[in-house]
Amino acid sequence: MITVSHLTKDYGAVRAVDDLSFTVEPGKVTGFLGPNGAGKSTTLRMVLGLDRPTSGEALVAGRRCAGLAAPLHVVGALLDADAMHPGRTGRGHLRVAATTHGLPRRRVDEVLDRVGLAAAGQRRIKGYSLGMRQRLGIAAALLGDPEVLVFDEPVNGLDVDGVRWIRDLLRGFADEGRTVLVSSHLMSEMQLVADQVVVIGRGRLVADVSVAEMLRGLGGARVRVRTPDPDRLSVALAADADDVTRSGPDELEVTGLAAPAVGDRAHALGIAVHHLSDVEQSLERAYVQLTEGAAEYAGRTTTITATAGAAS
Ligand SMILES: Nc1ncnc2c1ncn2[C@@H]1O[C@H](COP(=O)(O)OP(=O)(O)OP(=O)(O)O)[C@@H](O)[C@H]1O
Repeated sequence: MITVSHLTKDYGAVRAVDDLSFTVEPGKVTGFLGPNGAGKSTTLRMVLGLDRPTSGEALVAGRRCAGLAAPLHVVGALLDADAMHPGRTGRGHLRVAATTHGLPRRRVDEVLDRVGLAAAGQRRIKGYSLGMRQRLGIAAALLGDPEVLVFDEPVNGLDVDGVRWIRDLLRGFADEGRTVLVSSHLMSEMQLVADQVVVIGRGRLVADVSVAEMLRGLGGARVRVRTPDPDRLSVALAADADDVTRSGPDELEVTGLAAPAVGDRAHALGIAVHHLSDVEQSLERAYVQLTEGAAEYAGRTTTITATAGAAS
């Protein structure tokens, strides 16, 4: 469990994190989302005890990480896969951390094996691909077998196989009952892997909701329809739909009416339909809606968190 309470960080006149409170539960993958500069990395650094809060606190498994003698037993983190000594071998890199934590050498081999680097452990890190460095970073996070894992943008720059591997790994950690917090810009990826999302904007909490709840917040069914007579169809649908918008010269997007209802309505009026499909509800769209709201309600974030089902 991670508990963030009224966490605030000022860099001079810049408030990077502003009275932020949320908890991250075990047994789930929690996505940590926010636009560039929202304060994600600063928050993660404070959670890990690498940066000191101006006020408030962050606890991992009930403890502050700063000053822990053997932090790898409490929390494992992947922050920057490039912050490794390129001249060392993968195994050598892990041995340094294992030694300072009093861990046996066999633990190094266990984690190398878990991340699929057993065969590459003797090679120097400068010869590793980005994907291999990410794997090594994750192996380092796992060394102390911690209950809590924190990953900052773990799929950045990875190919399709690497992304899928990370996804399965994160799910596996959550299924083992660990607490998994993972920051990402990739909404589509978060939709596939996260159970819960914590969204921040300008250092403040925007939402703390389950992915399912966030998608439900988008409202009812959404349908795309193409017709040579969008004006007439738009008028015909407007009475019953929640929203009808023009998404192209001959295209409408309709919210709140299912595809059969849209098709039937067009048929009844003799309006030709050239295409009719469901629009998949995406976390990305829910996120845009939510963060647009955050800008609109800047300074009133408690209103948004309350409607999103979270207390701030
Ligand atoms: N060491 C620092 N000194 C001064 N300002 C900083 C420092 N670190 C972060 N900031 C500022 O704090 C704010 C939050 O930055 P942070 O890196 O935490 O955001 P982020 O959400 O992780 O962004 P990104 O997705 O771009 O990594 C930004 O305005 C940034 O410029």
